[in-house]
Amino acid sequence: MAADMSDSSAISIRDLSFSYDAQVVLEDVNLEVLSLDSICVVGPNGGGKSTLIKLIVGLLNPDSGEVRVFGEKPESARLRIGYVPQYARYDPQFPISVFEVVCMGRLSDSWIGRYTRDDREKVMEALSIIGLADIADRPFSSISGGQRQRVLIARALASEGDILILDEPTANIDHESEVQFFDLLTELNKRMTILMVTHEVGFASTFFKRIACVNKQVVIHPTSALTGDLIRDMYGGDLQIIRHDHFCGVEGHQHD
Ligand SMILES: Nc1ncnc2c1ncn2[C@@H]1O[C@H](COP(=O)(O)OP(=O)(O)OP(=O)(O)O)[C@@H](O)[C@H]1O
Repeated sequence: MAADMSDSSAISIRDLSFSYDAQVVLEDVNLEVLSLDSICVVGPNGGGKSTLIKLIVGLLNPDSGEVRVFGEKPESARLRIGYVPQYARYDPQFPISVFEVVCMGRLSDSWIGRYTRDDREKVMEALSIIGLADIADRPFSSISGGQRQRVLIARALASEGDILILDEPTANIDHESEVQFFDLLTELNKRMTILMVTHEVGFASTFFKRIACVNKQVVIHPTSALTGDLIRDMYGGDLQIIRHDHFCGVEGHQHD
């Protein structure tokens, strides 16, 4: 489905709260993400970033409040979201090729057990975009950590979603691969809304328009509006410094 390129809402979260058993992880969360926005999601360990992402993709349900993705419940909008989880659950010994991993992005509710020619074309297209078409037949277990990460992004691309959500995708890749990775994200952001969890705000903020700070609550800022000191004060010392050398949107930050 093609993305609506106007200022339409891609993700809308209203008065959301979520607990694991008795532990309140997110409370009174409100978040509005517009189509073609790019947001980095930061915050201390255990602050609720991955939980927030799982609520957006419909893997968890809120205790109260609501999540809407293009105006629909997350489970109805699942095919519009490409999701790269924090840990890819692949047994390294499992004999699966790069091509087959990306094919999983074509699974849908109507999948009947084999891939169509269209599926295969979309898979090769996604692998070409991330520059790994030439290793399509290699076993997934035999490629590097950075290549695996890109293959998982190709899987998300093959699903042809309008939103790309990545949970700490650069944790295992070197700086050079990270530069290439952000070039790729810049290209994808022309047609996809991007949300990415990261602990490396310094370099990342050159790409993202806005930053969402998650620590039980969610506060959103233009990336240019924060200083490293402020981040450290609010969220502890586990974040790197944000750069201030590019223009961001008009939404100001909303702390007391
Ligand atoms: N399945 C679960 N059952 C119970 N508690 C959980 C579960 N998953 C996460 N938690 C707890 O919820 C809190 C938020 O976890 P979450 O993974 O969302 O944080 P995070 O901000 O992504 O952390 P990190 O930066 O360490 O990845 C933590 O205290 C965590 O221990």
